[in-house]
Amino acid sequence: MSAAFSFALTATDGAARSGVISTPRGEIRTPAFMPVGTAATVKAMMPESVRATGADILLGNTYHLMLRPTAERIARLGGLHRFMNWERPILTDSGGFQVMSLAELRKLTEEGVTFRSHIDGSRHRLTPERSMEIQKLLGSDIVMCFDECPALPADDKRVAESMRLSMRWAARSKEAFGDRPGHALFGIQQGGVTQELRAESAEALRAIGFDGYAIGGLAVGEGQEAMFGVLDYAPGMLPEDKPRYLMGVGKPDDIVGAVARGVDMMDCVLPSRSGRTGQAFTRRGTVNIKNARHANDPRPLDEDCTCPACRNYSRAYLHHVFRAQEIISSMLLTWHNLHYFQEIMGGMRAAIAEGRFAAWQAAFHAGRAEGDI
Ligand SMILES: CNc1nc2c(CCNCC3CCCC3)c3nc(N)[nH]c(=O)c3cc2[nH]1
Repeated sequence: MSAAFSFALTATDGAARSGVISTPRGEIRTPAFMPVGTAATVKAMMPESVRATGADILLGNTYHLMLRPTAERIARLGGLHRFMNWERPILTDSGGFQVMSLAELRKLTEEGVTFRSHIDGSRHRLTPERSMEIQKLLGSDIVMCFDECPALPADDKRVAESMRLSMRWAARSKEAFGDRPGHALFGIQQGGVTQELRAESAEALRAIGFDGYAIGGLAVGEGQEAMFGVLDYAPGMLPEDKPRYLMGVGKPDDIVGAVARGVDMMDCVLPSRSGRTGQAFTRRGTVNIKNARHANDPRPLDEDCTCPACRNYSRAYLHHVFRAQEIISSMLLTWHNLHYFQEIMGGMRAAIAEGRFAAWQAAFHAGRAEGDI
C-alpha cells in the first residue's frame, strides 16, 4: 500500500492512454469508469457487488451528504469509507454542480453559493473553503475543487466570467486543501466549447498545480459532436503526467470516444439510473426490458455477458419483475449495466496496452444498433 498518491502511465496508443493511479486505499486502473454513489450508496447495489463488477473507485457527493446525514456526522462515525463499507478509493465532487442543478433559491457571489436544501428547505452555504472542509470530513481520497459549471446556452462573455471565477475558486480550494499526503486535489478546467477559454483555464490550473485535472463544463446538453470537438484539444492542454477526468460522461460510445481522445477517468449516473428504469446496455445496443417483446423471451439480456443477471435470469423474468416493480429488478439491471461498463473499460485498457485500440474501437462500433434492440 503506497503512502502517497501517484499516477503511472503504462501505455499509449494514439491519444489513448492506460495507466495506474496508486493511492493508500488501493490502485485505480485507467482508463477507469467510476460508479456514482451519491448518498453514500450506489443505488440498489451492495458495495461488494460494486467491487464484483470491477470498479476500483466510486464517487460520493458533497452536496447530498452535507444536507443528509451531514459531513460532521459521517466524520464522527469514522468517515465515508467506514460509513458505507467501501474501503477502496472514493472521489467526491465538490458540490457546486449539484447545487446549480438541484438546490432552490440559489445565490451565487464571489464568496460562494448560498441555497436552500431540496430536501427540507434549510439554508446552506458552499464556498471553496467549506467544500474542502466537507470533503476532508468525509475522508475522500480524491477531492474536487469547488467550481461553477455554467448552464447552456451561455454566451462567450458569461462562459469567460464563469471560468475565471472557477479559477479564483480553484486557487482558494488549493489554499484551503493544504498539504495532505495520500490525498489528491483535482483542478477542474472550464471554458465551455471555446478553445481560447479552455487554454486560459488549463494554464491557470497548471500554474496553481494539482494532482489531477478534470474537464468540466461538458455533458450539459452540448451534444456528442460538440463534446468530442472540445475533447479533440482539451485533454492535450492538461499536464500529460497527471490523470485527466472527464466529469459526468456518459453513454458507452461517449466513453469510448473520450478514451480515444486521451481521457483517463469518467463518472456517470447513466448505468445505475437507467438500470432502475429498465434500460440495459449490451454489446449490441440498448434493451428496454419493459417492452412487451421481451415477455416470453427465455434468452439472457446478453449471451456474451457473465454478470449474475445474464448468467441466471431470462429476459422474460427481468420483464416480469420490472412490470411487477419488484426490488430485484433494479438490483439485476444495475448490476448488469455496471458490469458491462467495466467490461468496456477492461477491454480498452487491454487494447491500449497491446497497441490495438483502433481495432477494438472498430469492433465496439461494428456490433451496435443505434436504437433499442
Ligand atoms: C452529467 N453531466 C455532467 N456532470 C457534471 C459534473 C458532476 C459529475 N458527477 C458527479 C457525481 C454525480 C452525483 C455524485 C457525484 C460536474 N461536476 C463539477 N464539479 N464540475 C463540472 O463542470 C461538472 C460537469 C458535469 N457534467
